[in-house]
Amino acid sequence: MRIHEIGEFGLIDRLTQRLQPPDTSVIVGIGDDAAVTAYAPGHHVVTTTDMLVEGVHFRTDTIDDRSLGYKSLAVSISDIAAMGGRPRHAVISLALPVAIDVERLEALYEGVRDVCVAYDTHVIGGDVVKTDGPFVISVTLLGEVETGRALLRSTARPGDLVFVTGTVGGSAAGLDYIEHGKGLDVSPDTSDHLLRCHQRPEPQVRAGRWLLASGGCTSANDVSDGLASELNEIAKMSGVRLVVQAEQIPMHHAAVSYAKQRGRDPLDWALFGGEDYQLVGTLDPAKAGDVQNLFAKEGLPLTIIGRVVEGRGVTLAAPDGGEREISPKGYNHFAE
Ligand SMILES: Nc1ncnc2c1ncn2[C@@H]1O[C@H](COP(=O)(O)OP(=O)(O)OP(=O)(O)O)[C@@H](O)[C@H]1O
Ligand SMILES: Cc1ncc(C[n+]2csc(CCOP(=O)(O)O)c2C)c(N)n1
Ligand SMILES: [Mg+2]
Ligand SMILES: [Mg+2]
Ligand SMILES: [Mg+2]
Repeated sequence: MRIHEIGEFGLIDRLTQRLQPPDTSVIVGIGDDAAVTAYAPGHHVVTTTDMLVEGVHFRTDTIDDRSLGYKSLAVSISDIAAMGGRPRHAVISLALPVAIDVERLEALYEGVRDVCVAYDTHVIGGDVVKTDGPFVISVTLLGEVETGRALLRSTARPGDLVFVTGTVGGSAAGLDYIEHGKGLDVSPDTSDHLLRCHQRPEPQVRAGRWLLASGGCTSANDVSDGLASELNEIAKMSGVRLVVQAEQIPMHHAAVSYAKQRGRDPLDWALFGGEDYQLVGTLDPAKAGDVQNLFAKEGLPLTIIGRVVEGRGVTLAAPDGGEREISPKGYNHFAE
């Protein structure tokens, strides 16, 4: 069905019908000039916004519409997670080419509902406009964090240990698989994992909450542009140098085995690929053991990959003792 058959308001009705009912934090939800929301006492509001543009962040052959809906919010939930917060309310704006099928947008909103249910988040509004350009999805997400407790990029200190949650490189491996992997003999387990990493990333809200609660996390960032870029952000904003051991960087065996089939180094995907939406940051060395025990007890993977020293920049250390500078190369929208 074409959008002109139901009009702007018909479309909004059809899409918002797919969402979960609001909770008591939504005082005024979808339907009025603006939404009114309540946040828990003793908390600050955490706000983040990101756009996804067809041709830049996705194509119809790289992701299905329902996963795209899921991922559109997941990338913003990840930013709230990196602040140690809880996601609460989302605003979604769509710039729509007139020829786009309503059924595609309905599927997109099923994915939005899936991720909202999984992360206890409510869509409280949005906007729809037509465009002669590409399909654009813009998401603004509001969350909450205990007053004065947000995890920052700017507070790592010499002596701290560097950690990363989960595994990295899987999303870039997944995109490579979609674009180049079809003729290769890849096991279903491997392709399932790689596709999931790229199409259905799971933002690390629980990890962020435990990092905050532990009192041992001295800085955090989420991995959108690649580990190299995110580590450099922490180094720059904290005025320190991070020294990372290459062989400690956690990569899933699916990404490692697929890289071998492609004749690629999986470390390049981990460092420069991006869209992993894991958390990277630093721990107070006196509390790092407790944080590791806590994460083990909660079944949340966390790996120590390096340490913080005086200076500026990021060093990648190899097992043979060799060291090289890792520039903030990664996904950069305006790189040459
Ligand atoms: N057009 C803009 N106007 C004002 N601030 C901006 C603009 N674009 C980005 N920023 C701000 O710059 C900072 C860094 O943004 P950036 O988008 O690099 O971080 P991120 O969202 O964590 O990364 P990514 O977009 O790769 O997921 C954020 O505080 C962001 O709000
Ligand atoms: C079709 C297609 N081509 C390339 C990519 C890879 N990609 C796009 S944006 C980005 C960084 C995160 O975005 P941002 O910095 O805007 O948050 C990455 C790694 C993709 N996902 N789909
Ligand atoms: Mg951003
Ligand atoms: Mg971020
Ligand atoms: Mg980016």
